[in-house]
Amino acid sequence: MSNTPKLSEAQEAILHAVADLARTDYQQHLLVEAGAGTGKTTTLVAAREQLVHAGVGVLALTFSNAGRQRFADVHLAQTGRGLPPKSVLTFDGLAFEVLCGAVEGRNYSGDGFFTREEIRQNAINESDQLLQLLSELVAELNDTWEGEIPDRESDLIDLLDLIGNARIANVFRDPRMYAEEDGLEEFQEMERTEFLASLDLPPWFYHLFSRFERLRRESRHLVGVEGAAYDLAGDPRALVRYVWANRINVIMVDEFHDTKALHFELLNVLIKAGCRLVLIGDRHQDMFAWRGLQPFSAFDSAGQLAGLNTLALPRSWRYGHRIAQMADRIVQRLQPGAARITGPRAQAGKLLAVPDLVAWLAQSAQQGVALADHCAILPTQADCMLLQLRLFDAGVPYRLVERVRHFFQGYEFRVLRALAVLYSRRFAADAPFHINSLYALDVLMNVPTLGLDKETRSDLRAELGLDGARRADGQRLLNADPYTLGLVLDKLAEFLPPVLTTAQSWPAWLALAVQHLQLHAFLYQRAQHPAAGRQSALLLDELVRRFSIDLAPAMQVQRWDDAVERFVRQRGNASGLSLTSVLHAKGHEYARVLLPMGEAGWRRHLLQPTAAGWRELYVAVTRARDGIMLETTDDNQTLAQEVHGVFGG
Ligand SMILES: Nc1ncnc2c1ncn2[C@@H]1O[C@H](COP(=O)(O)OP(=O)(O)OP(=O)(O)O)[C@@H](O)[C@H]1O
Repeated sequence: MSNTPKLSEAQEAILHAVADLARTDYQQHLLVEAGAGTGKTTTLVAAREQLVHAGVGVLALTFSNAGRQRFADVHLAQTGRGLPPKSVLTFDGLAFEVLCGAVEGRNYSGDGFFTREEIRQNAINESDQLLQLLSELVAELNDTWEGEIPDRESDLIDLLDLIGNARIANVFRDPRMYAEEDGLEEFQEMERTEFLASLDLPPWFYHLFSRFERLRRESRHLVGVEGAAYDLAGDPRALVRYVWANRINVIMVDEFHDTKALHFELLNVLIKAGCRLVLIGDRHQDMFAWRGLQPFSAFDSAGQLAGLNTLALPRSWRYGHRIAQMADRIVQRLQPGAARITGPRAQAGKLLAVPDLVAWLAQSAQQGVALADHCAILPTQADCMLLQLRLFDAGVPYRLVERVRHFFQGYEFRVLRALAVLYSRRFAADAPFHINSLYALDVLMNVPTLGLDKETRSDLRAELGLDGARRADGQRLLNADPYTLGLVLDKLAEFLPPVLTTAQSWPAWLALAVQHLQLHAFLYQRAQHPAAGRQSALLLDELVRRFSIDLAPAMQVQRWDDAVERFVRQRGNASGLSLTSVLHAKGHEYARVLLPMGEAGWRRHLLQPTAAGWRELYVAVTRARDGIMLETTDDNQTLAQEVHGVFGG
C-alpha cells in the first residue's frame, strides 16, 4: 500500500530538479540544504522512486546504518515495497561491496582484494586486534626512533583515534606526501615535514600511519572505522568499474552534513565516473564536526562543484511552530542570521516542565499510559545509564534504542562488579559465579594501574574463555567454571597495590580501590570525547555510592543479578519509554521528547555552551513531533534563564 504524503511545492521542485539532472546531456548536480524534519528523507525516497520508474540507475548513500535503515523504512511506508538489495548503502558498505565484490567472475578491484570466503572467515574488525597490531608496530618503530613514539596503552588508544582522523581527513593523499621514500629529494622531505607540522602531527606520524595502514590491509582489517572507505579512495578505478557495471547514473546522499574529506573524495571519483549527485543535508546537524584533522565543510566543498543547482526546504513537517521556534533559537545561537526554521501554525506543540521525570513516568505507567512514543534523549551513553538507574529503581519500563547499552553492560558497572567479586574471593572466600562476572573481569584486567602485562592478560582471558569466537549475537561463548574463576581472581589479587591487600571493611576498601586504581582516569581515557569522559566519572560515582551499602559484596552482586533479570523479563518493556543518546537519536522521530536538564543531562550544554553542544541540543529538540518535556531539577537562576531563552514558555 502506497502512503506517500502529498508533497509540498518545495518538495515537488526538488523532484523536478532531480528529473532534470538525470535527463540532461551535461553533468549537473543538486544540493538541498534543509532544516530538521523538513522531509529530506521523504523527498529523497520519492525522487528515487521517480528515477527508478524512468529507468535511471540510482544508488542512495547514507553515513550511518541507522540512516540506511531509516531510508528503507520510509521507502517501505511510502511505497509498500521493500528496497532491492544494495540500492541503499552506507559509505563503508559501498566500499565493502566494491572492494570485495565481483561482476561476471572479475573483481571490481584490480588488486583482487578479498574473496567472500576470506571475509567470512576473518575480515571483521576487532578493535583489540588493531590495538595489538599498533602496539607491535610502535615497538618496532621505536627501535629506530629511539622510543620517541609514546606507547602506554592509553597513548596507543589516542594514536588509533589519530589514525582514524587522518583517514577521515584524507591528508595522506596530498601531493606533498606522494613521493616514494627512496627517491625523496631534500626539498620534498622538507615539504613533507612542513605539511605534517601544519597539521600538528609529529614527523614520525607519516611512517606510523602508512605502515599501520599496510598492516591493517594485510591482516584484513577492512570493515569499520572508515577502513573500507579509505581503501576505496586509494583504488578509485574499482569504484568507477562498480558504478559502470551496475549502470548507476545518479548518486543520492542523505545526511550530507556528515560528509568529511574522505567521503568527498569518493564523491569526486563518482563525478569523474559520470554520475550526477543529489546531496541533501542540514548543516546544523553536523555532530561530527570534530572528526578529521582540520574543519571540513561539506556544504562549502559542494558549493565549488561545476553544474551545481541549490535548493532549500524551508518548513518542518515534523513539528509545529512552537518546537520550530525552539529549534530556531538554537540555530540563531549557532549561526546568527541563519534562515529561520518554521513549522505549521496549526500544529502548536506542547511544552511541559516537571521537577521529577521519573515520578511522572511511574505515575503514567501506573495509569496505563502508553509511553512507547516517548523518548528520553540524553547527551551521552553515561547519561543514559544514569537515567536507567533511576528508572530501574522506580520500576518504570524502558527500552533502549539501537546500540545504547544497559547500565549493567557498561564499563563503569562492570569494573565495580569485578572489584566486588575480587573482594569477596580475597577477604570472604565466597565469590559467586555468574557469567557476567567474566565480562566484568575482562574490564578490570584492562585497568592500566593494575599493571598486567600483555601475556598475563592474554593468558587470563584465555582461561576465562574470553578469547573464544563470538556467536552470531556478538557475545562470546564463555566456558569458564567457578573453579577457574577462583584461580583467575587469585592471580588478579596478586596485582593489587599493597594498600588493597590488607583486610578492611567493604565500602572503605572500595573507596581505596577506586582511588588507587585511578578508575576515573581509566574511564576518562576510554570515553569517546571529554564530555563523555566527564559523564562517565559521574556515573562511576553514582554506582560507587550504590555499591557502598553495608552488605557483603557477594550478596550485592547476587541482588543486582536477580533484579536485572526480573527487570529484563518485564513484559511492559516493549511498550515502555524509549531511551537513547543524541548520537543514536539522529534520523528518528518521536511524539514526545523528554530532556532532563540536570547534571546527568543537558545542564552543561546551556551553562557552558559550545557549537558542538548547540548542535546536539538542536538534534535532540527536533526529534519531537508533538511536544517537549523538560525535567528541571535545580533552581539555578542562570540555568532557568537559559532554559527560558531556548524553550520559552
Ligand atoms: N509533504 C509532507 N506532508 C506531510 N508530512 C510530511 C511531508 N513530508 C514529510 N513529512 C513528514 O515529516 C516528518 C519528517 O520527514 P523526514 O524524516 O523525511 O525529514 P528529514 O528532514 O529527513 O528529518 P531529519 O532532519 O530528522 O533527518 C515525517 O514524519 C514525514 O512523514
